[in-house]
Amino acid sequence: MKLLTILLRDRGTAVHTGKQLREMFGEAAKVKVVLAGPAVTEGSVDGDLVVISRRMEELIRYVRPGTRVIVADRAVNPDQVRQLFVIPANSDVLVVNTTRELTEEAIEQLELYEVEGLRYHPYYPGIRDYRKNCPYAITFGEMDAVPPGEYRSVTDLHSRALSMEACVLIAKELGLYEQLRGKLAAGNIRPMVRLTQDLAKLHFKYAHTSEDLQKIIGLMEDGVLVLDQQMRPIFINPMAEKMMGAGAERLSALVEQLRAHSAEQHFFYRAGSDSYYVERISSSSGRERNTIVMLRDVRKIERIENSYRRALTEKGLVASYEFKDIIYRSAVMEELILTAREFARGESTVFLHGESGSGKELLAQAIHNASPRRSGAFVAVNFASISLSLSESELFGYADGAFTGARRGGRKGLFELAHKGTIFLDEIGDAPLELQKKLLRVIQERKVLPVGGSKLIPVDVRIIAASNQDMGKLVERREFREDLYYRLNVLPLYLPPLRCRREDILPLFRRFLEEFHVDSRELSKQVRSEIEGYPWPGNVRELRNVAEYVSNFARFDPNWPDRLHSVLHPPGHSGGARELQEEQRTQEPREESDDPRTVRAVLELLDRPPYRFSRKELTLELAREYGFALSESQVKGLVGRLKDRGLVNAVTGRGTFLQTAGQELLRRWRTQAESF
Ligand SMILES: Nc1ncnc2c1ncn2[C@@H]1O[C@H](COP(=O)(O)OP(=O)(O)OP(=O)(O)O)[C@@H](O)[C@H]1O
Repeated sequence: MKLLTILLRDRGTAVHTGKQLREMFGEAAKVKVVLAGPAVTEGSVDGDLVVISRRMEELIRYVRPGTRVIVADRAVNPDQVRQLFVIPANSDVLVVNTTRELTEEAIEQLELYEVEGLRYHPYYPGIRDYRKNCPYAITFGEMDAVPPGEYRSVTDLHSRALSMEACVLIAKELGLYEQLRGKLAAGNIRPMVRLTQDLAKLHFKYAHTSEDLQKIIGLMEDGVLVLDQQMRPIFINPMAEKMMGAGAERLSALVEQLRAHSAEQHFFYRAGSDSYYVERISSSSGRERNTIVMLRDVRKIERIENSYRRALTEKGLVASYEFKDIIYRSAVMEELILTAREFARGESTVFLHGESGSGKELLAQAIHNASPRRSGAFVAVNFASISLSLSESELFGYADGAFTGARRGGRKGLFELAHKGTIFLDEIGDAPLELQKKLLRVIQERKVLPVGGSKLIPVDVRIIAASNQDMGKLVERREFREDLYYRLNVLPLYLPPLRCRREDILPLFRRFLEEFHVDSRELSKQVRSEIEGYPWPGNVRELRNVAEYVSNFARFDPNWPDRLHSVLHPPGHSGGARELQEEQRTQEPREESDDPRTVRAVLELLDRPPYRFSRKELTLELAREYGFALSESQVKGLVGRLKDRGLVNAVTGRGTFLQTAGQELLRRWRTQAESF
């Protein structure tokens, strides 16, 4: 048996070439691989034939003199060449190998394949200057040698094998050509057959896909056009044909518009009485830069939008108020609305501060409707009324099987329902601490984790928060997380109470009377001073309620102004107009039934830790601290009246706590250093 020796320097190539030669000559010759290096003595390598790779001719010094030697070419493995086809035409490709010779040889061979428009640039360790920022790199089993860079892909074509010509030459030299001719020929064409087979399969698949695609595009209700680089149509689907009509005018007008709007991806195009929304997509595959144009009938978009809005309305997820619905005449409101309109354009979180009934939700809706998210949902969540045990699942939804009785398939939470829209977190100051932690995470990550679920769901929502409490105080008392407050209070807006913008009272009252079908043009002086003088502790909501109440008899009772007076000043209940004037003058409330000292004692008590008192605790503390012996039911009555005046709030099960107006009154009392 003949001995075929292959002499190499590189281990990877040695393994690879040894395998190739054994497959080819294994039965006819013994294949021996020798790795040149310090362990091999010069002039010692022998065999019936010694094979040395091209560009490694200097290894000949290891061969015993007199031995037959051939220098063989290497070639890129034809099976691997197909990997080059996925690199886009006209790309710069870094070709990486371990030495300059190997790299240059590889480039020579790659060029022989004539893969369309690829530009090869050499790289090997130690090269002084090389082409940086190549988007693609190719290597031959030397991934470690690829220099760092931002490549779109790095292709490993593995070690190059001996070329078929080299194999034929070896066979001839060993006198085995006749014996191995068939095998050699097959080896030569096998990769080509494989490549052709793969291409045929691909073509078959593509033909099917393309047929399916054509069918889909044909059935599409949008117009689709493909234009070549010269803006000539090369494809037009039936809907686009219909939209463009019989003549060529519409099409050429569209092309003109595409040229005029060359920098825009979307624009509107009018053709007769029809309007289209045009979307341009540039296709950069292949050498041609075609333009794909999608045409959508504007009426259809409107129809879809309307039905979407209808669906949202049915679910109650729509904001009905706009800025134009906000009634005001005061300069302070004018300024506030201007700022709010500015805020509406952005994406940052807005925080609305203001007493109960001052119009926070109305303003939140107006902001949403003036924002780019106006076609999305507006979801309002009231933290004062959301039940504590359910709040997490209401907000974040729950996963399928999260708990017994959970609906199959789970349920979306309010955050998810607000996706692409706005979520209004009303009375956020009432959110329990545990929930605040979760809210903070959602706000930071913009992802929700449904109860019982393991997958975070991304949500794209704008947040508007609101509170009628003094948030600074809540933070100070550690009832509200500071980090969450800062995350929410990005764009703050302060809605003044109605009593601080008296110019707004009359226009609002007129509007509400109109709403309840009462002619409001001729309001007597008595009525005007009555409503303008009242402190409106319940703000606009209270004003609206009074207007509704009055409307029930105003149409047939000419004496309704008297009734108005008695509704604003019920017997045994104070806080009315005259009292208010008095109060403003003395800066101290006059309650007919409530001793101001008791009122102040209650307010003082509520301004200390724990800041929330049950009725029982209030009764005890009033007696202990101030010596007021009141019964629990008397305290209940007192708290109720203070609540009506907007000084405190009392929530069943959560106790009584101060409102901004109460804090304000206390502050005034304290600055006057008035003893009582
Ligand atoms: N400037 C205004 N113009 C017209 N209507 C108003 C105005 N301000 C408030 N309203 C009306 O007053 C009522 C109360 O307003 P809204 O619910 O927005 O108050 P709020 O501050 O959110 O109250 P709460 O803190 O109790 O939730 C609503 O019917 C609202 O439409």
